Amino acid sequence: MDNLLQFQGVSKSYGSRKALNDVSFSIGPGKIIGLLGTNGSGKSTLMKITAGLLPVYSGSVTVAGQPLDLNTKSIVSFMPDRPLTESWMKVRDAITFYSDFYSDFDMAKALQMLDFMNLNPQDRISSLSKGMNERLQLTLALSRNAKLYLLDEPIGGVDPVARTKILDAIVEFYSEDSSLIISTHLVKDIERIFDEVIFIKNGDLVLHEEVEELRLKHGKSVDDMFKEVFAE
Ligand SMILES: Nc1ncnc2c1ncn2[C@@H]1O[C@H](COP(=O)(O)OP(=O)(O)OP(=O)(O)O)[C@@H](O)[C@H]1O
Repeated sequence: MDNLLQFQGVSKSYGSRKALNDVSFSIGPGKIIGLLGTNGSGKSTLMKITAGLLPVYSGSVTVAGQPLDLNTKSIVSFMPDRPLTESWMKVRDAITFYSDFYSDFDMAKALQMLDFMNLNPQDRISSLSKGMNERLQLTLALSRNAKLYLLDEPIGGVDPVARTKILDAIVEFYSEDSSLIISTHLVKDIERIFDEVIFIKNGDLVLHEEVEELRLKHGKSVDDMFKEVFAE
């Protein structure tokens, strides 16, 4: 399969505010893609459309060659920038909740990841710090055997030392025939794991390139390129 995700001429407005403007791109399987842009550039909107959470938009979106529907939802695992779990839950309740809800949830992988992330199943979610909560959300999202993972700002609240560990977990725990899209503005910390990057600025896709090619062609790191494109 060539295209795991394809956007063709996709636009999305919230009232009179345009969030995505005629966006077209496609990505193949087995890639880690950085979706990069400053605040309000349209990253979350793009992810929510792909996850099937924003049904009203113009243009065409396909996942694994299929228009968005319940089938595509079942192969897309989305980690939103705000937790989906309830604060009364303990960590183990969140795991059970996901396991009941998603038939592709891999319990053995979830338990292994909890351990790696130093998360205690007995802890209440309301007692977790922002960074620990992100570790939990990441564990939940990556423990599904999905085809496409969408991680919206997965390391914003994690301290710099733990970031390395979390990035290693992302690379280790995602299955390699699937693809992973990660939105972030922490470009420098995370660019080492990207195969491709997409820059999105005020709703316009301004660059989509393989990281190797970008470095060769422009003689710059992704972070330097990001600063240049998004300079205010
Ligand atoms: N529910 C909404 N109602 C109205 N406007 C919205 C809504 N959600 C997003 N927007 C607007 O759409 C634009 C794109 O927002 P989006 O959340 O997709 O950006 P983002 O790149 O994810 O930003 P951030 O990095 O700050 O999370 C912004 O101008 C935002 O204010």
